[in-house]
Amino acid sequence: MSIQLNNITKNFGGRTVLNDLGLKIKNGEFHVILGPSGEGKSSLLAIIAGLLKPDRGEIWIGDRQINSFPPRKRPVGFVFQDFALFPHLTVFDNVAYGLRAAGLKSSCIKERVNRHLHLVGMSDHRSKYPVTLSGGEKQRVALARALAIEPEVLLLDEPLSHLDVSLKEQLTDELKCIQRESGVTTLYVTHDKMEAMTLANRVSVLHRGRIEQVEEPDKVFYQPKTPFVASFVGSKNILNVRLVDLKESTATFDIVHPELRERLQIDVKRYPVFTRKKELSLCLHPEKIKLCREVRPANCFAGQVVKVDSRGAFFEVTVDVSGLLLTASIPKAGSMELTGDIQVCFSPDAFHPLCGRCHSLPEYLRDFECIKHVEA
Ligand SMILES: Nc1ncnc2c1ncn2[C@@H]1O[C@H](COP(=O)(O)OP(=O)(O)OP(=O)(O)O)[C@@H](O)[C@H]1O
Repeated sequence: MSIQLNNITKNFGGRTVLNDLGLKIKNGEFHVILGPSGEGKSSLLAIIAGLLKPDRGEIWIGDRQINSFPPRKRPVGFVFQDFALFPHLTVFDNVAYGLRAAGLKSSCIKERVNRHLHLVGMSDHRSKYPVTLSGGEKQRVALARALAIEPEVLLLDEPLSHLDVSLKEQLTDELKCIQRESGVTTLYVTHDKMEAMTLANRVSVLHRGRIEQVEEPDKVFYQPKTPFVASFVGSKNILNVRLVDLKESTATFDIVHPELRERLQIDVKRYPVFTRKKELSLCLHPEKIKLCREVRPANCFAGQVVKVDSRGAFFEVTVDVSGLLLTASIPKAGSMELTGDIQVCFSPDAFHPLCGRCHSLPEYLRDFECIKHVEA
């Protein structure tokens, strides 16, 4: 079933945590909400599950508005951050719990519990108590319990956050397979970018109570739309620029930085939005930067190499350009010596623009206006 959230607003003690939030999740989708700690991710899941009442807004599952449904009548399965298994019940009874509460016949309960324990690879542990299980096993049982009620929607609240790295990787893969097999519409919240990247069909980035970008993981990570999304997903080379000259095909910008006097030239045929904006933020793609010794006429800054990290077939090279750190991704094969003074060069199409106000910027840029804001 699809999920639709309209204008969801939630305040705690005068602080607005969710602010007129809207989101549509497609039937069968694995959707990840990504955001920093304390941004309201768990609150949003609790609102969908009926454990928390929104101050305003509508929750739809398929064609039913479920605001007035009590939690037990909502067609959702919930896996909590700490799994919340009942310690006094065996694995079998934990998974059977919701089915008994729903009044199913014991033959039906047995079949469903066994089927879901098999799905998560826990058939051999059915008689154990939670205290005897590892973190990964508890997570599987919690998942089986949520799926056994055959919910229309599965809600997962950072279910892998307490697990070690290798187990997390293994369970991430398993979770993806289980979701695909069951076909249940899944909403998963996390602050972990790698989980979002690995699991999601689409990712929503939550910031200041609203969704700032909803797209496939590749788009969110490689074409972030706002300065917040860019900095949260770890984009390198976010520049703030001010238009100084506009010709038919090229716009020239100053970089807003206390020490940097260099100018950028950008291909405006490729980015017509630039022609209407005086000030904006943009990303300079690390893989489109070239490092060389000779000075080129445009888009070429003098700097010093300060760090070289090995990243598979590439070096990630950090260059200090008058106090601005730029990161270049340079293929290892045939790379020059990456030390000392160097020229950082890029073509006029090496950028993509960001929109929104630049909250995550240093003090001297606080009042800087970016595309969306200027447009409004
Ligand atoms: N019942 C409550 N009463 C008061 N404040 C609350 C309540 N529940 C949550 N909050 C506050 O709302 C904010 C959002 O909390 P929430 O747990 O939804 O965030 P989150 O994004 O899930 O964080 P995390 O990733 O750390 O779990 C936090 O500042 C939290 O302290």
